[in-house]
Amino acid sequence: MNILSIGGSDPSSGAGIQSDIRVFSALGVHTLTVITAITSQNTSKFGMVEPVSSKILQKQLESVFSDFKINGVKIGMVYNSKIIKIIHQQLKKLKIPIVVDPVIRSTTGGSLIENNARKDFQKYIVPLATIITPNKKEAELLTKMKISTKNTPEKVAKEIQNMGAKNVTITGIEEKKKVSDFVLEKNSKYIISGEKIPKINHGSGCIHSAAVVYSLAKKKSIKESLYFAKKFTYKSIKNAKKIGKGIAITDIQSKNKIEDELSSAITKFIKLKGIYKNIPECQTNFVFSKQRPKSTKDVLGISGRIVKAGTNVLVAGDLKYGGSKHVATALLSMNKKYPGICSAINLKYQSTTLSKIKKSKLEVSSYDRSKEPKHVKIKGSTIRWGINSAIKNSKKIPDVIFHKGDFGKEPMIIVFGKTPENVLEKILKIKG
Ligand SMILES: Cc1ncc(COP(=O)(O)OP(=O)(O)O)c(N)n1
Ligand SMILES: Cc1nc(C(=O)O)sc1CCOP(=O)(O)O
Repeated sequence: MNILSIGGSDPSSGAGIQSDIRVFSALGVHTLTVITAITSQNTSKFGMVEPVSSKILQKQLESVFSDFKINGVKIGMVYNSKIIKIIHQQLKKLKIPIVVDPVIRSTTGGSLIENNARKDFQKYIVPLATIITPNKKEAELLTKMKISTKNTPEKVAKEIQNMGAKNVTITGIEEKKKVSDFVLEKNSKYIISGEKIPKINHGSGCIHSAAVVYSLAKKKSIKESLYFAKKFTYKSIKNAKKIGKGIAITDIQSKNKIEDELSSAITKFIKLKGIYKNIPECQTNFVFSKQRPKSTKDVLGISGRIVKAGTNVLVAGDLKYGGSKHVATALLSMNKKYPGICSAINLKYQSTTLSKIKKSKLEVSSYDRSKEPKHVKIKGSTIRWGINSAIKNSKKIPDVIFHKGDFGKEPMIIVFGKTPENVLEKILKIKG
């Protein structure tokens, strides 16, 4: 599937074309781009805008339309009347979903459209919209109406619909603890309510409109698409990261976030100085589960474990769901009791490590394999029984659980954490 994003370049990648590429890539869709303007902006301030020439705009549009099947279009920053008219000309006959995000001012105060182009925006861009997605401020600027008890969101949305947009959503209408989006479809109106996150961020409007066009291109209804976009945007605001010196940038959860996080932690783990001393005879697995895992198939692990070769430590396989049995089983028992714990690793049991654990502020618990009931042994559920016993022996969430082995069974330490990175932090306190 290909989605075309028409808009401005934002060097911080928080908004504009770069943000759309992040969203569509995370959703597994190819992004085509037509750049209307180059901006200089970051998380603190907005600098200047240089709109592209009519010629290169036209050429970009021709390049994508002559080559690709396009499943949906998102229009963001369009800056001036020349740009607006060229886009209108090229898109007016299209029969695919078009989402218009009427960006007027950035959160950092920059002007994203020339004042004298606003009329042409209404005349040429708004009527292209399958749905237009202004936030409250943008809806007010577009209609010159202040949303109030007299000028209700419905009245303002109707005004925008009268400009030619087929459907309208006005996002970010704040109530006490909620943020609502008002929706006006052709024959219906409704409100989508969501939790308010007290976080100023860069790029949430762009993410919302991109998620809407993605869902419409997947042939979902307007309502389904808006619910999807609301959830997607909520998560990206919740995960917003303060990367620069100013406001936080929304963070898109990639479909492969679990793989990315585990893989990055494994790479760091095997490079830790002297870590070979912590690899047991049976080798090591490092796992990370999906939310609410039901079986080891929901737990990502290394199919061939992390192995010791002299003083080197190597990853001897690929990351696979179901790639770990023992460590994944331990994690499942822990996660059942403490759902926030989604990652674990097994390390060699040695007295030096144990004394470091005891000196650290980590919560440690243990179980005695020799006390394992016969019926547990027969059923082969030793690890589940052991972890549950250790959990019962501990008043707090254990960071570390160990056992001292049994006849023919190697003693073991398992370190647990919320994420692989969290597990790594704990390993740093006890390794060597
Ligand atoms: C190039 C460019 N396009 C759009 C915007 C506006 O992005 P938005 O997500 O509406 O939010 P903020 O800028 O207000 O964070 C932009 N800034 N730059
Ligand atoms: C063989 C073995 N036993 C362990 C225990 O904790 O008892 S940890 C371990 C190594 C890792 O195994 P996997 O790849 O199945 O997770």
